[in-house]
Amino acid sequence: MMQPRLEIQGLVRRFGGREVVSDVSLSIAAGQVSCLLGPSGCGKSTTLRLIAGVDMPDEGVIRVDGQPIVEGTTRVPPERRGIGLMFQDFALFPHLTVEQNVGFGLAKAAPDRRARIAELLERVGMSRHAAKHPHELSGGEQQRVALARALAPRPRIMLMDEPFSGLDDRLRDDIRDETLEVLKAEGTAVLLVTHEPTEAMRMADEILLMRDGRIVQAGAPYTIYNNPVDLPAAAFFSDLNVIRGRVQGALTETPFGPFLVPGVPDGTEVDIAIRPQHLKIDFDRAGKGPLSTPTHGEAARGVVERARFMGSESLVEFRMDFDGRVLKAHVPWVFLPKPGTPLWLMFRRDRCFVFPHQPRVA
Ligand SMILES: Nc1ncnc2c1ncn2[C@@H]1O[C@H](COP(=O)(O)OP(=O)(O)OP(=O)(O)O)[C@@H](O)[C@H]1O
Repeated sequence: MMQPRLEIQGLVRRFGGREVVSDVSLSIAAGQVSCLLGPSGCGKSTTLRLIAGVDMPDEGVIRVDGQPIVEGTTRVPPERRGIGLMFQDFALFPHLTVEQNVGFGLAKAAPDRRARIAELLERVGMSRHAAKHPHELSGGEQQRVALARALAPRPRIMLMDEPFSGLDDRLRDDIRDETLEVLKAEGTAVLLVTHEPTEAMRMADEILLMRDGRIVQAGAPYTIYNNPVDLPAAAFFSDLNVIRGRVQGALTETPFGPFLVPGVPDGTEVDIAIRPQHLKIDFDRAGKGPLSTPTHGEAARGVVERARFMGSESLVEFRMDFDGRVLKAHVPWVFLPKPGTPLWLMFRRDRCFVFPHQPRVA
């Protein structure tokens, strides 16, 4: 296996006795983008600051290309870590031109200085703005310059903290994709912090899901989305429909028929969770629903409470006959049944997640 560019083991940071970063370990290869994803306050920015060297961990090891930058008494100062930073308040130097901003981190006498600046301006599509000042640029253009500036000294690692949150939605998608292209072309190892699942899914080769200072799950976006480690991990990515049941003889009886839950002791309460797009809707036939099938189990009846068109999909909310609770279904494109319409819901057994019930983590 190739040596990781960035490797972290057992990182701990405490503030006033409270552990804000708990035993965080990760590794990122050159050219790989990893996203630290988690709710506000879970310790993402603190982790980034420890790697950047603007804060010191209480425990743990940080290595870059196998060389310790934090280990035992070793503390390599921030400017010698080979790490580029791009934060939300990236502020370009207002009195410098675009070109001068990009060249800021490069030695004046470096022989390839001009070529490097030109190369990066080209790469981020800003060559024709080289002589302008930041106030003459749009937010997106400023962002491109900030990226070029951060990449100019060829950092081995790039740390990005919510770098796109100042941009409006449409622009953000474009800038994200462009940024990704540039970072891949440069072969930098990237650790990006975000609290937005869509941003992580769009950018990351690997998502590191963080909660209460810990990485609770790491994996490719597909894996994290489709094999969440627990209910909060599943709920972080979309609305969830949750049905509670109690296991008896490896089965849980529900209004949608029995669910197989092998290996779970009798009497255990389980949460069966299903994402809204995996609910299947069928019509009411004189008070009867569709026949049960092995893949979808039994149908349960609900009454449409409201339906809304969301653009690429419709969101339909049902009040279920069995317990009066609301379940949410996403249907591709347009499906807008009138409130009060009785319909039947089923869901695919292989698309739902079953977890032992736990009182919600605060
Ligand atoms: N210097 C500090 N002194 C005391 N507590 C701190 C300090 N820095 C951060 N914290 C606390 O550590 C916790 C984690 O903060 P951190 O900024 O890392 O979270 P985050 O996941 O990046 O959140 P956000 O997305 O809101 O920036 C918070 O509860 C914060 O109040």
